[in-house]
Amino acid sequence: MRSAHTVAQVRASEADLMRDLPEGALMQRAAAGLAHAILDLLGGGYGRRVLVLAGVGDNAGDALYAAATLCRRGSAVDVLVLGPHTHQAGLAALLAAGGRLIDSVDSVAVAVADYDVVVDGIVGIGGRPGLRSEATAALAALAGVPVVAVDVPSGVDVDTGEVDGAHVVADLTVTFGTHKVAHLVDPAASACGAVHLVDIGLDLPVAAVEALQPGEVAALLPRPDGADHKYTRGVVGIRAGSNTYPGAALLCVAGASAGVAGMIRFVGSDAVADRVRTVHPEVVGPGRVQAWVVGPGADDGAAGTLREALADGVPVVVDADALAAVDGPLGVPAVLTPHAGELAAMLGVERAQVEQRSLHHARLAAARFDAVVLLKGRHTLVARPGGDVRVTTTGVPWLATAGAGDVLAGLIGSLLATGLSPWDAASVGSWVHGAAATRASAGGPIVAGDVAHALRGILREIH
Ligand SMILES: NC(=O)C1=CN([C@@H]2O[C@H](COP(=O)(O)OP(=O)(O)OC[C@H]3O[C@@H](n4cnc5c(N)ncnc54)[C@H](OP(=O)(O)O)[C@@H]3O)[C@@H](O)[C@H]2O)[C@@H](O)CC1
Ligand SMILES: [K+]
Repeated sequence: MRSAHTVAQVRASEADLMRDLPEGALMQRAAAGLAHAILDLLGGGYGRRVLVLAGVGDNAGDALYAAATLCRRGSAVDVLVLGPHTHQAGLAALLAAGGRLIDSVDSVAVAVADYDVVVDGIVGIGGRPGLRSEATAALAALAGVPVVAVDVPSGVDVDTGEVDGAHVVADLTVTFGTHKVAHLVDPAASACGAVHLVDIGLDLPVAAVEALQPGEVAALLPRPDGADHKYTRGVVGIRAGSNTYPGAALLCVAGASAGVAGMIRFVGSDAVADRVRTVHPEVVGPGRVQAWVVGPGADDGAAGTLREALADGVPVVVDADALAAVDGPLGVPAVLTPHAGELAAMLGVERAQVEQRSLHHARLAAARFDAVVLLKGRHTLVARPGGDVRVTTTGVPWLATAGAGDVLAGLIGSLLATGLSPWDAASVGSWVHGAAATRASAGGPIVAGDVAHALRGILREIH
């Protein structure tokens, strides 16, 4: 599991650990890991030019001690102090190793573009969102030079992933002890670049934000045994598509056809059902199900379709057009799968507010609707009542394509039908969907059907 802890949790664990360690030991561990990561990025230290941006706190201490190591490995290191002072012992170590203080980026004799890397030690977990003007000016002058952020890109809100004003955009973020929320939740996560975790020995509590890894997905995926038959494996019912949008029915059924459930029932107009069975001959008609998927391409019949599904009292996935019919708890275990615009409409706020504060709004909706809320995005969030959140880190930008959500709803419904909880079904489904998109894309464009086709291959490998 990739766990993201809050600043308060990190501070408490650090205090526990420091009771048994000599002063400064954790910073030395952090700085050693940071120096290795930078050397790795640069392919070595000799002859490289490095600029450290140093703020006033321990984040600068990490950067300065790491930079001293780079000096000893043959790098030429400049340091620009942003603020009234900086970490004194770290600065002394760097200067003793041969680093140079500079007054401003403009005063450097060499061209700014000659720097191989900028090390952002402006602020870490003690920082407030936003950057001060001297930091913004320095970063603007350094545009184009690769940036390694120490712990977090300075200026982002560490505990929420929100950004408010200027912030560093890093190519690599080297963090310590554990991931922070900002490494997983957008928009801050998209400012981190690659994230490298350095173990410094913290003993941490359970995290409220986490990201499933392949091993956990494999452990959660249902697996039939010899005693199973199609009904015991779970039957998923699909109420999707309409005469206006028949394709949504096909894609939703394609997602449900990944093979995790034992059978698929389709309920819709005869014309749409005929088209579904032409492509998926194994799909049968109305009857008992263990979970419903309602909403993709449902057009204006969505509210009625949702009512019919809820009457069965089984878990439900509510997607697309049916989301507008949700105005409170549904009375059954539920997964709601909005994108930012749909969630904004459900909560009566602007889309931009949801995009800027995605974690807050996903949690708010999970509490208000007493359901698991899957908020789609580059890093999809899956929130459950109580505040726990799983972040999906699989997927590619090409996945933002029409019909991909229909495939996802069908897949999650089939996982629900096997007996997975809404929380596990949504987060596992989202992970597999993203992995299938990455596989299908192979770096190029995809359509929703490609994602559906790739699902079984991912499931085969992950088992
Ligand atoms: N905890 C751990 O386990 C370990 C932590 N370690 C490291 O320590 C880091 C945390 O260090 P920290 O606590 O000294 O805070 P840090 O972020 O450097 O500076 C905060 C200071 O900056 C200021 N300031 C605030 N906002 C600002 C802004 N937007 N722009 C500019 N300035 C701003 C503000 O001071 P003020 O200006 O208000 O006087 C505030 O006091 C952590 O991220 C990690 O790198 C590792 O070494 C080992 C293990
Ligand atoms: K930083």
